[in-house]
Amino acid sequence: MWRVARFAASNVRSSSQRRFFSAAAIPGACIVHKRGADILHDPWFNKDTGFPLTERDRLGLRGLLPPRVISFEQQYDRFMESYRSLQKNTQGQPYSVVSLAKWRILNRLHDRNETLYYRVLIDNIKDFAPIIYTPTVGLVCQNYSGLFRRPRGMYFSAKDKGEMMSMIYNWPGQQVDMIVLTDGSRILGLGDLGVQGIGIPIGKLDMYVAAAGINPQRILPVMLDVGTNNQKLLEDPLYLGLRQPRLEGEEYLSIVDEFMEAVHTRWPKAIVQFEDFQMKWAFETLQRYRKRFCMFNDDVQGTAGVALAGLLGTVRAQGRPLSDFVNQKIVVVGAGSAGLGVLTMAIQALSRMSGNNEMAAKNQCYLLDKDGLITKERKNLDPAAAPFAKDIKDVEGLREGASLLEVVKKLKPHVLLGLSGVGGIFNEQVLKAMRESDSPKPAIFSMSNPTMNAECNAADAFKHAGPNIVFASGSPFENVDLGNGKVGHVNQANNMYLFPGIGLGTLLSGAHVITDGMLQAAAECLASYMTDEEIQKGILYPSIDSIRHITAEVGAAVVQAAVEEDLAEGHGDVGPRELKHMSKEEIVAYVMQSMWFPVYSPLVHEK
Ligand SMILES: NC(=O)C1=CN([C@@H]2O[C@H](COP(=O)(O)OP(=O)(O)OC[C@H]3O[C@@H](n4cnc5c(N)ncnc54)[C@H](O)[C@@H]3O)[C@@H](O)[C@H]2O)C=CC1
Ligand SMILES: CC(=O)C(=O)O
Ligand SMILES: [Mg+2]
Repeated sequence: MWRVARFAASNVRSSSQRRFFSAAAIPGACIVHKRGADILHDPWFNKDTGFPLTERDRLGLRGLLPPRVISFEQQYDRFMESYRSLQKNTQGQPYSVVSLAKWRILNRLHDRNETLYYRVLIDNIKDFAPIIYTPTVGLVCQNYSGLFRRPRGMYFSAKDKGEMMSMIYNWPGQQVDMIVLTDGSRILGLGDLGVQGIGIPIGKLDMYVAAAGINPQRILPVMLDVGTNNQKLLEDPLYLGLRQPRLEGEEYLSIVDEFMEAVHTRWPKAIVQFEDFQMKWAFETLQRYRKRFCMFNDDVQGTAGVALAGLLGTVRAQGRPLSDFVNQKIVVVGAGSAGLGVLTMAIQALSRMSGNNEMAAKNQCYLLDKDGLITKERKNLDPAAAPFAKDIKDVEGLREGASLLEVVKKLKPHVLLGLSGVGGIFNEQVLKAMRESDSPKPAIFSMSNPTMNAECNAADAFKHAGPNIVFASGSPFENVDLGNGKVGHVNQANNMYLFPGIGLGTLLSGAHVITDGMLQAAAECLASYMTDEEIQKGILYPSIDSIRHITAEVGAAVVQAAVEEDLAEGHGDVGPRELKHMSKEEIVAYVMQSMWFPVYSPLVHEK
């Protein structure tokens, strides 16, 4: 039988490290090519006051630190104590002041000591995800040029054309597994933030470390700065990006092409996650690269899987069999990269369930954008939205461009799902109209980020649409007290439940591309994760506290799909043959064991 134990040392990644074991016989040791103060200033290796005396001697640190050695646990407690004092001292201050102060204290730790940073992040993910991820990351991006102290990740700009192949070698890490790339053109629901959008790849990769246990020495956040069309930023003297309008057309694509080639040359196995690209480039780049490189678009494909899992959950919440999904009327508000991605995947699932009847599947879905209901009558219909445009004769009583309220009143949908980026458009009238839904448990998914851009908040949803709804939002909200001991459960329908598992599963499978089958396996895994009891309570997604566990399951599902599609080439010591012979449980265990966990490793200097 295949044994998991052989991967016990999988926190140790590089072959040079493995070579070292036999030479120096220090188990779990990590080789560092620096000495003295250089180590203290390197957050990958720094342990602050935690360096043991023997290591201080070995690494030339003696005298550079106060004499007392503080344990990791003491350092951890000390940080948490400072964090709690900050919380106390900022009580009552405006949201932006408090959340930026929390982000700063975490960011300072990130810049100083990554091991401690990731440990506090992992252990307190429920409290810290809203700071390093949505919603606070949105505020950080908006204020990035002012908040900037130290660079993180890499910045490739239009001015670097022709240089990227050499620039990529400026990155100090020998191996990179996971890259999150943005061009800053559609940051959450906040629009074009230019170079300031780098906060998103940083936040997403923090989630990769926390949820998927990707080694932080092997991640790379990247900003492709091709200019910005945000006038306010262009006029801001402190703006840190290129002060020029965005490149378009072939000029734009040639920059992305050059970057992808450079990455592929240095790290042929690195996975590139495209994030927060405006719709036209999200689709274009996905089509252009998905068969050539190991990449996916999180907003299109990750979001779709999370939404689909939620939609299937709402069918179960109604006490109906999954096959009843084909009878659900679904209204999607927002015809951008996320909304169209969700519809595409939902329709694929619906047509599979209705015996490949794509027509019947499409009939169940309705799409609105800023100009209302999208029908074939629409002038200048966007080709990407065209497959979902309604025939006017199929929407009796509704017209081209019908308003959201008209649509909800007329159709009485089972599901109202917002990916518009526009805060508050599920207003009181719209929510009250959802009381007439044909579903006994209407679903309201207010998925836009950050919080201010959510189509509605949780309290309003339960207040106006009634206590029976199933509610999910892209950014976190508190559960709602419905009185009489009842709780309106708030789910976080965010692609964070899938992208870490998609990335990790792809990495461990060694697949060179990410197929629809692998993405579908990830979504199905998430959909089946919750028990009937939880679903009955309106709980559609696991608690973020168990994000490592769900990520292991999703990652394993992705590995399995890659094996089934004959794409798995393996990773490290585990080849395709071994993967093929593992049971599902063994793959889950393998994925779990492959996750990096923050502990101080003994450091050994080597020139
Ligand atoms: N919860 C999650 O996991 C995710 C959430 N999102 C959120 O979804 C939002 C949209 O993202 P993308 O699709 O990439 O943006 P996008 O810019 O490509 O698309 C936005 C769409 O909303 C439509 N829209 C604008 N105003 C509208 C209105 N008043 N009524 C109806 N539709 C309106 C636009 O016409 C466009 O079709 C963002 O806020 C983003 O943060 C995106 C990905 C994942
Ligand atoms: C969550 C996410 O990817 C977005 O809002 O764009
Ligand atoms: Mg995104």
